[in-house]
Amino acid sequence: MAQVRARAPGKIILSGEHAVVHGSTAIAAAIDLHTHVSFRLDPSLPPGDEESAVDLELKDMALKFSWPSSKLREVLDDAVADPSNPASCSLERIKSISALVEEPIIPEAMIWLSSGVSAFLHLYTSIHGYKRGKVVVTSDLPLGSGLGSSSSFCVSLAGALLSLTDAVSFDKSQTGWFKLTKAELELVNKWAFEGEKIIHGKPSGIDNTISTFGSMIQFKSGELIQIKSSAPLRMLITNTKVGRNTKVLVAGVSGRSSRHLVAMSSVFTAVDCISKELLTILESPAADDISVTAREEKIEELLEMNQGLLQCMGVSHSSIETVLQTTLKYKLTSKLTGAGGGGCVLTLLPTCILLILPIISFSSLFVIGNLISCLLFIVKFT
Ligand SMILES: Nc1ncnc2c1ncn2[C@@H]1O[C@H](COP(=O)(O)OP(=O)(O)O)[C@@H](O)[C@H]1O
Ligand SMILES: C[C@@](O)(CCOP(=O)(O)O)CC(=O)O
Ligand SMILES: [Mg+2]
Repeated sequence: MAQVRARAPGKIILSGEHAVVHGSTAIAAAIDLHTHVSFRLDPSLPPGDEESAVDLELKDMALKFSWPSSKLREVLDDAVADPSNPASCSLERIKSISALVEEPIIPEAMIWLSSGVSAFLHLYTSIHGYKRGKVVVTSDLPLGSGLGSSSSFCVSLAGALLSLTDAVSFDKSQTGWFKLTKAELELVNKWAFEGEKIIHGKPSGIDNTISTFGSMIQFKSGELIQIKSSAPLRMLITNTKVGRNTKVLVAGVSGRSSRHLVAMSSVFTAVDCISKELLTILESPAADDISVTAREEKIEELLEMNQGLLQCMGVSHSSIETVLQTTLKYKLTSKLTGAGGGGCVLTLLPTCILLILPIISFSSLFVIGNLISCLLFIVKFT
């Protein structure tokens, strides 16, 4: 029997969400909230054995699933598991997996979880076949809120599953945390992308990439470049707690884009320019307090412009607008992050306000928090 634990972070998108699906540049940063996966593999029982099963426990939701290996073999066929070859889930296979997911009966109120459970079954059976094993998942992230819970779920899952195969080479008898090599991380990222496709429909790949490689990245057409901000940026993340689904929102933007091809491609080009300008500002050093303020004002303006274009794409929401208006009263600039339609909003906390924050702003932020019944926390990244 072998056991591993893996974790992968959530993210914020500073600029370029949605447009990145259509080839524009986007900028994302990892945040210190993770999905945690523990995986125990027990191949001692032959996969055809009555006792053999694949178990999944979603601890936060108090949900447990168990699929007998014989049932998986019957429904999904005898396809050979191949960890080193990230396989897309065919239409036929996704139909079979959906039938398996319906059977353990996810409570109606949690039916939105079914795409995550389907992604689990695809990754597990493609990497380990029908070997007996148990996966337990917990997450610090709010699910379906724009902070990339789906990608951190897929990345931590792919990382844990691959760690107990020959595709990942560290000494499995050792204890403690291991870092995967670049090639191994790339393999994790490719598998996670296959999982994201099941959850998102048409992901750009930015979320699984930032969750796999961490730090801050520029991302365009599947290519990432690691970036380093020359000075820290502090963001307030407000969760409107309005639920939404990334797949539906991404499809909505694609629909609008096919109806208004020329207008929408101009919107995507404008977002590309905003991300590139933001990148230049993030990387250019600020020499003194005046240039710090000037830098932050430019960033604020770009965030505001990006938010306007996201409204144009049809992915804002009245709850997001409430946060925008509320923070504006305190001269703070906000934009949605992730797919929008509710979910989380970013607010830049300029250095000058941070100096007086202990005196006046904590009470103000508390008011904002209560006003829209939200979860607030501050992230700092460089
Ligand atoms: N811990 C988890 N366990 C099971 N499924 C998860 C988990 N985290 C995310 N998911 C899947 O991802 C979906 C949310 O993804 P999405 O709509 O992309 O929002 P976001 O990625 O911004 O949180 C959930 O509905 C679920 O299917
Ligand atoms: C809207 C999008 O740009 C980001 C979605 O992020 P999230 O699932 O809302 O955390 C989609 C994508 O890039 O795949
Ligand atoms: Mg997602």
